[in-house]
This record gives sequence, structure tokens and C-alpha cells, in this order.
Amino acid sequence: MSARTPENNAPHRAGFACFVGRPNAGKSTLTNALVGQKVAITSNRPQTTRHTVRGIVHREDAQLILVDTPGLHKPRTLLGERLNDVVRTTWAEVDVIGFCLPADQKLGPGDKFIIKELAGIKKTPKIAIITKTDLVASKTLAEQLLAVSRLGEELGFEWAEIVPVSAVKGDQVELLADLIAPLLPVSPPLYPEGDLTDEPEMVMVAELIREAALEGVRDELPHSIAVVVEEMLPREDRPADRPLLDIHANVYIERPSQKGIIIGPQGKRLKEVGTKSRKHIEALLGTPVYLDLHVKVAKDWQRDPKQLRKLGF
Ligand SMILES: Nc1nc2c(ncn2[C@@H]2O[C@H](COP(=O)(O)OP(=O)(O)OP(=O)(O)O)[C@@H](O)[C@H]2O)c(=O)[nH]1
Repeated sequence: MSARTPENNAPHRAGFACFVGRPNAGKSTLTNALVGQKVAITSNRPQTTRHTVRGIVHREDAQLILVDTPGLHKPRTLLGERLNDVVRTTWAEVDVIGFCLPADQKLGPGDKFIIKELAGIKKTPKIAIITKTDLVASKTLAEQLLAVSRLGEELGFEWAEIVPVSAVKGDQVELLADLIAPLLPVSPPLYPEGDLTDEPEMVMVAELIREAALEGVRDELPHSIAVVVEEMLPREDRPADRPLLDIHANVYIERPSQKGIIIGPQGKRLKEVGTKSRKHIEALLGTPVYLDLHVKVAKDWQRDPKQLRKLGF
């Protein structure tokens, strides 16, 4: 395959970019908007992105592989420490780092903590992305642009670009890809066209179930939920034009007392979780799915290295 695009003879580029920023900054939504399909997990609850999900943007001139990391935060548990390690490892490996700052939130200590860490990664170009621009007036946006530019200066580095975007409205999302592309190394595509992610399907399915399970539950619960897909098998004896994929998954919680919250009265909540996540899974895999969900207690799994490994951390 040639590493040049036909029209302008510019070399083809390919590489990795990751979005960083405080929880809820809009990183997953932006990844999805760039890729054009739901691959990253979005939620209005902080720190729901556990796995490094990659979205792949295929363009004529470049291939952008987006690595979505969990938020960097003060570790309270073994899981927290592992998450921070994952973040730092990712940062050191990518070609471009996009720092996401929501337009509707003041630049706070959390952002400064992250930007300070970024300043230490000298070689990698850093783009400041002001997200959720649809939520603010242009004056607020202008102030935010200025604030982030000044903070870079204070910390002794210059942003390669500063871009305002709205992933929800699709404003400037294409422009962001245009700006990232030239910062990637000259390279032929690294993934076959059509691949949107290389995350194993079972992990993505587990994330979709976890996302549905998190919706509307009490604040202390999110960190206590883990989902493991035990089995994904095509149902036998189905006509070729009516396939069915059987998926068996376990939803793990930490304490027996949390069971009721997840399952709900007469199993109503769990049923809703199943219905909702099944729709997303079917859209992702492009096949009808029978989803079998079980709730299990794995006592204090966040503090137990053995259990963490079993649950995929
Ligand atoms: N209005 C508006 N809301 C947005 C936009 N982008 C994201 N959001 C919302 O902001 C919330 C957080 O978005 P996510 O994409 O999950 O944020 P994240 O940074 O990936 O969050 P973590 O996974 O917790 O680190 C969700 O409720 C999104 O719908 C945007 O462009 N406009």
C-alpha cells in the first residue's frame, strides 16, 4: 500500500492520540463524534471509562487512533492506583495529547494538576480542546481560551493548537481531526479500513452493560460495579438469515446489600439494564443478541489484587 494520498501527494500519516482531562470533560463523547460511532463509553457520571478504548478515524490523508483513558485522580484504592498508572503509560506512548477542558467549567485545581503533569512530557505535541462549547456564550468561551493559553505559558510550554469544539453539535469536530492529522508521524495506515476499534468485543460488551447498570444508581455505587462477559456464542440450529448471539455476563458488586439496588423490585431494574445494554450491543455487533445477566457479590474486589485480575484490571 502506498503511503501517499492520490490528490496532493502529501505523505499519509498514522498515529495515536489520547484525550485527557478531568472526569466528565467530554473525552468519550468527543471520541465517538470523531469516529462517528458509539465505541467509547459515555455517561454523565465521572470516571466510568475503565478500559483504554480505541476509536479509529480513517481519513484519506491520515489514520487517527484514539486512545481514551480514564481520568487521573487521587488514588484511594488499589484500583485507583492502577488507573493512574494506565493513564501515565498511555501519555508517554502517544503522538498527540488532547487536553479537554469543558467550556462551562472554570479552570480548576484538577485541570492544573493534569496540565502540570502534561508539561513534563516535553516531546509530545499538546492540543488544548475546549469542549461543550454549545453550553456557553461566546464571551465565556473567549475567556476560557485565554485562560488555557495563559496557563500553558505559565508552565513554560506552548499548546500546538487551541480548539473549541462541541461533540454533541458536531461543531469543529472535523477541524480537530484536521489539526491532529499533521502532528502524526508519516506512516501507512496501521489498521485495516473499517476497523473502528481493536478493543476485544467481549470487553466492549462488558462496558456497555456496566454503563447501563450505572444509570440512575446511588453515588457510592459506580466504583463497586464490574462486569465480566463469560461467554459469547452463536445459538446453534438457527437459520442462516436469523442468527442469534447468546451472551452470558456477570455483574459484580462488592456487598450483598448492593444487590437490591442493582436488581430492583421484582428484578425490574436488572431487566431494564438488560434491555438497554442489549440494544447497544446489537448495534455494535450488528446481530440480534440474547443477553443473560447475573448479579454476583465479589467481596471488596477493589482491594483484592487476585479479584482485580479476574475482573480484567
Ligand atoms: N452539551 C454538551 N454536553 C456534552 C458534550 N460532550 C459531552 N457532553 C456531556 O458531558 C458528560 C460527560 O461526557 P463524557 O464524554 O462521558 O466525559 P468523559 O470525559 O469521557 O468522562 P469520564 O469517562 O468520566 O472521564 C455527558 O453527560 C455528555 O453527554 C458537548 O459537546 N456538549
